[in-house]
Amino acid sequence: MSHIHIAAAIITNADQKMLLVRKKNTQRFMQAGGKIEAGETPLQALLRELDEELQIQPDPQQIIYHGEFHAPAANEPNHTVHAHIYQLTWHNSIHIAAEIEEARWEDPRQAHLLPLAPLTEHFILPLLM
Ligand SMILES: Nc1nc2c([nH]c(=O)n2[C@@H]2O[C@H](COP(=O)(O)OP(=O)(O)OP(=O)(O)O)[C@@H](O)[C@H]2O)c(=O)[nH]1
Repeated sequence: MSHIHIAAAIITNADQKMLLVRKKNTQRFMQAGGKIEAGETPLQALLRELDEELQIQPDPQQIIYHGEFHAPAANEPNHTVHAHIYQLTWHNSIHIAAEIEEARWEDPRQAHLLPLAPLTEHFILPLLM
């Protein structure tokens, strides 16, 4: 079993909705974020990915760290994702990059109706209930 190390974010807006993204050519919705590159801290990786994927630059001082969670990877068979999970609120607009097929603000109580990455289904949604 191989491991994928990522940093990802629970992003909520003023309506208490959470941002879920679906990447190009994939089915499941998940948290914005991505792989931690060599030499990066998890927080640096998160800030880079949020800038790349959503063109947002949140204040690091306003970002909460929840810890590291492990789950089956959504898109890579026989891989486990090791995810550093952060949380922030974002009240401004987002501009999704080409690698994101769809981004939606979703009520956490309704999110289970979507096809979700295991990490989001089993760890993120319970954090928000
Ligand atoms: N970003 C993100 N990835 C997740 C989550 N849950 C989960 O299983 N993953 C898995 O982790 C993988 C991370 O790959 P990625 O494609 O987001 O990473 P990246 O932006 O650095 O892309 P890259 O492939 O160009 O290096 C996803 O393909 C997916 O299978 C999640 O909530 N957020």
